[in-house]
Amino acid sequence: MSQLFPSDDRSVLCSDGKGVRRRLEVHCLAIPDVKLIRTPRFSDTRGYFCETFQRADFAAQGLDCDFLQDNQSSSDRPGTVRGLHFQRPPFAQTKLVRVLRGSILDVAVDLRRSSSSFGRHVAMELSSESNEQLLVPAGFAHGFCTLEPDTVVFYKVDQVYSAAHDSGVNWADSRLGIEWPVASAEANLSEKDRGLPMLVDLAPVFE
Ligand SMILES: Cc1cn([C@H]2C[C@H](O)[C@@H](COP(=O)(O)OP(=O)(O)O[C@H]3O[C@H](C)C(=O)[C@H](O)[C@H]3O)O2)c(=O)[nH]c1=O
Repeated sequence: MSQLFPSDDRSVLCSDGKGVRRRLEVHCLAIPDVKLIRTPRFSDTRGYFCETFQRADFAAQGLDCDFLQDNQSSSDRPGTVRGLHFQRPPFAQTKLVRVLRGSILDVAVDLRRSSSSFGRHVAMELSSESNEQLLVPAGFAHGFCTLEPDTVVFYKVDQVYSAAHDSGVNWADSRLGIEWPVASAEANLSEKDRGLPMLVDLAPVFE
C-alpha cells in the first residue's frame, strides 16, 4: 500500500460565501502524478455535506480538470475486479474516482513509456467513509477490486467514452506486482477483462 507523501505546501485555503474556511487537500502518492484528494466535509446533527469537485479549487492546485462525463458502477460482490482499463489517444482519460458506497482497492498503473515509473503502480483503499478521491491522469491504466458487497463507484472523466479506443492490461499480470485482495481464481470479472493482454504484450500507447 503506497505511503502518503507529505502534501506539497500548495494546500489551498478556500473561503466560501459564509466566510467559513475550508481546505482542499492534495497529496502526492508514490507516483507523484497520481493524487489523493480530500475535500472538506461539513458534519452536523443531520449527517454531512461536502463539495466533491470544484473546478477553481482544483485549478488553484494545478489540477486543471475539464470533466466531460460522469460514470458510476455498482458491484454486487466483494472480490469484483474492474480493469485495468484505459482509452487510447486521442480519447485518453483523466479520472477522478470516489466511492459512494462500500470500499475498493483502487489501482493506477503507469503506462507512459518515457516515465521512470513505467509499469509501476499505486494502490489506495477508498471508501464511502474516507472522504477521499483518487485523481488518475491520462497515461495510466485504472482498475479496482471491491472490498464489500454492493460497492458503488463514481468517477468523472475528461474525455467521452470511445469503444474503439477502449483498451486495457491484464489485472493478474504478475509482473505488475499488484497485491490484490482476491485470488485470481476467486475474482469476479468480465470476460473482456479476463482476455486483456499482459503488459509485455501491450503495444506502446503513451510516450
Ligand atoms: C466505460 C464505459 C462503458 N460503457 C458501456 C460499455 C459496456 O457495454 C458497459 C460496461 O462497460 P465495461 O465492462 O467497460 O465497464 P467497467 O468494467 O466498469 O469499465 C470501467 O472500469 C474501469 C475501472 C475504468 O477505469 C474504466 O473507466 C471503465 O472501463 O458499459 C459506456 O457506455 N460508457 C463508458 O464510459
